[in-house]
Amino acid sequence: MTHPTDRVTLEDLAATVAERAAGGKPGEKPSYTRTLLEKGVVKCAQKLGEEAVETALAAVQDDSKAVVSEAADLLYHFAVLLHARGIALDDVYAELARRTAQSGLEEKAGRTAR
Ligand SMILES: N=c1c2ncn([C@@H]3O[C@H](COP(=O)(O)OP(=O)(O)OP(=O)(O)O)[C@@H](O)[C@H]3O)c2ncn1[C@@H]1O[C@H](COP(=O)(O)O)[C@@H](O)[C@H]1O
Repeated sequence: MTHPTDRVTLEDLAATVAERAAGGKPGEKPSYTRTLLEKGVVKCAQKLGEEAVETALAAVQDDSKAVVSEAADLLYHFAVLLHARGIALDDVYAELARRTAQSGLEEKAGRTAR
């Protein structure tokens, strides 16, 4: 897969994760992504949670460089977890699109009613 190295999108990450999940060449050392996926959804979820906490901590420590770095880790682990659960990015985008029809407060109220 090729993509410009100066801008990697969630779609690029999802494609890379899918590519790594499909495996490398025979005899090649398994990639970090594949190793993580082989550990299962619980491990992928744990990594996502860790990166979310690290991003939040960097934010309250007023360290913008660290926030950017942790946010990149977070987005990567988000892509891994979606893959582990077999969820397409488009499903998340469709949910976000559905919410554009209502305010954030309406969405929150609807969530407790569901
Ligand atoms: N964007 C990322 C990315 N962000 C973070 N990470 C990895 O996520 C891990 C972050 O977790 P930690 O900081 O807790 O580090 P750690 O203690 O080594 O992690 P664990 O041993 O607990 O898993 C590190 O190993 C990072 O290298 C990433 N690994 C891969 N990618 C992308 O995925 C592509 C494929 O990577 P491979 O699977 O390594 O080929 C790369 O080219 C990148 O584009």
